[in-house]
Amino acid sequence: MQGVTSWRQALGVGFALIAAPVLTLNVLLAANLITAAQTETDGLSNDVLSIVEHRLDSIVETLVDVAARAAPSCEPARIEALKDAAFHAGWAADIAVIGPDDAPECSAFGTAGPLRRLSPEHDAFAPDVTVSAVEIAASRAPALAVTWRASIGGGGYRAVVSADKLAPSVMRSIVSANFLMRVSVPNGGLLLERFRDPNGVRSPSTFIRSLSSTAISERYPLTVDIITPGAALVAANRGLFVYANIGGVLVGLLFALIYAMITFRGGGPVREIADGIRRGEFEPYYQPVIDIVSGKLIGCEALVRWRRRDGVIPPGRFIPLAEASGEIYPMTLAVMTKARDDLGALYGRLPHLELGFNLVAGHFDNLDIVDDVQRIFDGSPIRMSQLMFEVTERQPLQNIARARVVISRLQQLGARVALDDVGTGHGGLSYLLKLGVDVMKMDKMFVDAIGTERYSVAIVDSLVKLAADMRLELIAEGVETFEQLQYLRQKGVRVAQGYVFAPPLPAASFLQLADAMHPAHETRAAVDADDAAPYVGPLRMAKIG
Ligand SMILES: Nc1nc2c(ncn2[C@@H]2O[C@H](COP(=O)(O)O[C@H]3[C@@H](O)[C@H](n4cnc5c(=O)[nH]c(N)nc54)O[C@@H]3COP(=O)(O)O)[C@@H](O)[C@H]2O)c(=O)[nH]1
Repeated sequence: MQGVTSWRQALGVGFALIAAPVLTLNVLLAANLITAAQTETDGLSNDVLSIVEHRLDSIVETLVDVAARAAPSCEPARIEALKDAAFHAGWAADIAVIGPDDAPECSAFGTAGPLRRLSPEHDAFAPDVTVSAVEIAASRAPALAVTWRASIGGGGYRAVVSADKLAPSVMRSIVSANFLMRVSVPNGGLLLERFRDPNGVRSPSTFIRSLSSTAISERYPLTVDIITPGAALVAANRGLFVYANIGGVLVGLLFALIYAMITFRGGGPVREIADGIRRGEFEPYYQPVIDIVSGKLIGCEALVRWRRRDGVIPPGRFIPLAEASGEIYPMTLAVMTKARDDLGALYGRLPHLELGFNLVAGHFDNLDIVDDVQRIFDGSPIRMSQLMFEVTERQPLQNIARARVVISRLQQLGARVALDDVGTGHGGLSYLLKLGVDVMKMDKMFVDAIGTERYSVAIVDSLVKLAADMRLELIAEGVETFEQLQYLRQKGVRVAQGYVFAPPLPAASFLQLADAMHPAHETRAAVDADDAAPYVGPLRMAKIG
C-alpha cells in the first residue's frame, strides 16, 4: 500500500514537468504580446493625435486665409467665398460669420446655430485664433469651435468641427484586434470615444492587464488616449495561446518521458533500489541489545543492509533516496519479513527477546504500518510483545496527532514504541510528552561525550533522570568503551547496544551468538521465569538466570 507513495511522487513530478513548460511558454508569450501591444498602443495614440492635429491645422489655416481676404460680412459674395473655404477645409461642418457678441450672423451653409461652451478658449498656434470645446445646442453633439476674431472692430469667423469628424473612424491594430480610443479636452471632458467592438473592449479582465497610452497635443488643448484591454489582446491572439499550450504539453510530455525512463527503466538509482527490493537484496543485520547489569542478551535492533554483487552497502548510502522516492515502505516490509523468517525459531524459543525496527516519519502518517505489522507477524512464532518500533527524532513528523494514533495502535497490538536519537532532532521534549512512547534511546552523540565534554555528560545525566521521571525505559546507543559502559551503569542505565558488545551482525552470526548466550537447556527455565515475572519490558531480562 505504501509503495503507492512513490507513484504519487512520480505523478507529482510528471505533472510538474508538464506544467512547467506550459506555464513558461504562456508567460513568455504573454510577456511578448504585452511588449508588442504597448509599443503599438503608444504608436496609435501618437498617430491619432497627429491626424486630429492635422485636421485642426487645416481648419485654422482656412480661417486665417478667409480673414486675410475680407472682413467678416454676410454679403452674398462673401457667403459664396465661405462655402468654397468650408469645402476646402474639409472637416468643418460650417463656417459662420460671428458678430461682436460672438453670436452667428450667417454661415456658409446656413446651419450655424447657438453653441454651449464646454471649455475655456485656448490660443491656437495662429494669431487671433482660439479653440474651445463646445456642445451644438440643437443636437447636443460635442464639437470643437475654432474662432478667428478681428482685433479691430469685433466680429470674426468661426468654424465648428463635429467631434466624430476629428479622428479617423478606421484605425488598424495588428497585435490586438480591438482597442478603445478617447479624444478629450482638459477641463472640457470627453469629446469622442470610439472602439471597434464594444463587447471586446468591455469584457472582463484576464491574466493580461489592460495597456494604455496618452498623447498630449502641444498645439491644441487635446489629449488622445488609447486603451488596449487585456481581454482583447488575449482574444486576438487566442490561436497563439493554443499553440503555446499544445507546444508546452508536448515538451512537458517529453520531459516526463525522459524522467520516467530514468526513474523506472534506465537503471536510475531509485529503479535500482526497487529492483533490489524485488530481488530480496535488502536484508536486516542484527545489533545485539544487552542488559548491562546482568550481561544478558535482551534482544536486537534490525538494521538494513543492501547485499549486492559488488558488496554490502550500508544504509547511509541508500536510506535518504529510499525515503525520498517512497521505496522505504516496501523496503521496511522486506526487512520485517526477513527478520521474522531469520529469527522466528529463536524468538519463539526465547519469548523475552525483543526485536527493534526503524520506521520513518511517513510511517506515522497513516495506519498502513499497523496493518502491515499484523499481516507479517500474525501466526509467526514472534509475538507482538517482542516487537519494538523506533520513531526517530531526526525527521519531523507531519502530524503529531496522527502519529499518536499510529503509536497507540501499535501499542494496542502489544508492541512497544521507542523514540530514537533523543536530543538530536526536531521533537525535543515535545515528542516525548505528546507521542506516548515506551522507550527512549539515547543517541551515540551523548554517549561519545562521556569522559570528554563536561556539558554533554550533564546531558547524559539529564536524559537518565528524564527517563526515570517519565517512567520510560532508556537504551544507550553506540557504546564503544568500557569507560562509557561503567559510567552508564553507575548512572542507573540498564540497557545498551554498541560496538563494545557487537556491531550489527548478519543473521547467521547473531543466531550463533544468541544460541551461545542462551543454550537450549536454559531456555525452558528462562521462558518459565519470564512468564512468571510481571511485565516490565526489556528490563525483565534482568530477572533471567
Ligand atoms: N528506516 C530505516 N532506517 C534504517 C534502517 N536500518 C538503518 N537505518 C538508518 O540508517 C542509519 C545508519 O544505520 P547503520 O549504518 O546500521 O548504523 C547503526 C549502527 O550500525 C550504528 N552503531 C551502533 N553501535 C555503534 C557504535 O558503537 N559505534 C558506531 N560508530 N556506530 C554504531 O549506529 C546506527 C544505529 O542506528 P539507530 O539505532 O537507528 O540510531 C540508522 O541511524 C538508521 O536511521 C531500516 O531498516 N529502516
